[in-house]
Parts: sequence; structure tokens; C-alpha cells
Amino acid sequence: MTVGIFDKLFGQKKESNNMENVKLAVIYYSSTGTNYKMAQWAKEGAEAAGADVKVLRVEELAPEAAIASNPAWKEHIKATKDVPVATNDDLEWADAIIFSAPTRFGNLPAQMKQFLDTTGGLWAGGKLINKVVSGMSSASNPHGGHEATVQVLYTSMMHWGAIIVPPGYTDAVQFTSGGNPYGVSVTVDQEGNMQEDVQDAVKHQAKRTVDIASMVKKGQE
Ligand SMILES: Cc1cc2nc3c(=O)[nH]c(=O)nc-3n(C[C@H](O)[C@H](O)[C@H](O)COP(=O)(O)O)c2cc1C
Repeated sequence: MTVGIFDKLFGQKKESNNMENVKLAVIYYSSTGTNYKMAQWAKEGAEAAGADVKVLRVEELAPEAAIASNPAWKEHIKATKDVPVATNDDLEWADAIIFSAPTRFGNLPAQMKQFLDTTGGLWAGGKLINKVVSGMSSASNPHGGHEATVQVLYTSMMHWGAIIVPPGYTDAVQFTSGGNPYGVSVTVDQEGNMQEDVQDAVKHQAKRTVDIASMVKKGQE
């Protein structure tokens, strides 16, 4: 009887040790590097929480002339040319996805929206159901559309049947980093300098996303 209980306990332990790591895709769009940096911090936070992480960019769609007119944009594209471009296969692979995108008139950049608009086939096949998702953003003005941009991302996620994981105020770091409960966001000045220190908040959001994804994954086994 006792041996049986130990077997059961041991078996359970073994089973949970055998559970694959959470697979996290961090998918971003960035013209001048802010959201790229946030994606890197998310990767660090998620890896520290035990996830297998891919950082992926969405395809640039802006005309060459527009990019060439902004030296910071041109430089960023050159610096990140080797970052893999996100595909539908990456979404299928991932248990969890963190999106990061700057605001464009309080909305998602077309580049990110275009990527989301390629997911119709996955959606129709039910492949996006229960993906654990979370969003981050940036803007030039403190009230320039941070929350609106994250919310509009979450609108698409609701159509996916995804599980949206906002940071809320689940950690003290939220109170020292701008405190956006929808998803970490940062204000950048005209030179592209971040005005709040959001590094730890991004890492917290990444860890929380991984932790919730792990719970969902365990629940599904
Ligand atoms: C077309 C366009 C629209 C923008 N709209 C807004 C806006 O509505 N509010 C705001 O505060 N910043 C706005 N910005 C500034 C960007 O959000 C800012 O440059 C971005 O957050 C920097 O992120 P990145 O370095 O990852 O590209 C806009 C920038 C562009 C190019």
C-alpha cells in the first residue's frame, strides 16, 4: 500500500519533470529599436522562467524611401536583418506569444496587423485556441495611445480564442515602471531614449506569461 503511494508520487514527479518547457514566441515590430529592446528583455525574463524562446520580427512593409528618410530606422533595419521573420509555423509551435509593437495613431502598426491578418488559416483550424498571449507597446507621448494599442492587439486575440495574460498589478515592479496593467509600455523621446525604466517590468510580464502558459500546459496533459 505504502509502496503504491510512493510509486504514485514518484510517477507524478517524473511526469511533471518530463513536461516540455513552455515554448514562447516573442513577436515584435520596431522601426527604431524600442520594441526590439523590449523583445530582448522579454526573452531574458522568459528564459529565466524556464521557457524555450524565439524572438521574431514581423516583416517590414514600409517603402524604401520612407525608411531611407529616417537614419535611425535605416540603421535599425540593418542591425536586425538577421532576426528571423515570424511565420504561422512559429505561432503553431508556440504555447505562448508575447507581442510588442509601437503605437501608430493609437493603433497597431500595419506591419503587425498584416502579420495578424495572415493567421486566418490557423484560426479556421482552431490552432490558436488557448494560446497564452500578452502584449507590450511604446509611444512618443505619455498619453499617446499606449493602452489603446495593447487593447487593439487583444481584440484580435479574443477572436483567436487565446488566453490573454495582462500584467495587471501582480508585482511591485508595476508601480515603479509606468504601471501599465494592460501590458508594459514605454514612452520614448525624439532621440529614441526610453523615459521609464521598464526592463524589470518586461521581465515580470514575460515570467507571468510563461507561468500561466505552464499551468495551461499542465492542465492539458
Ligand atoms: C506614423 C506614426 C504614428 C505615430 N503615432 C503616435 C501616436 O499616436 N502617439 C504617440 O505617442 N506616438 C506615436 N508615434 C511614435 C511611435 O510610437 C514611436 O516612434 C515608437 O513608439 C518607437 O518605437 P520603436 O523604436 O520600436 O519603433 C507614431 C510614429 C509614427 C511613425
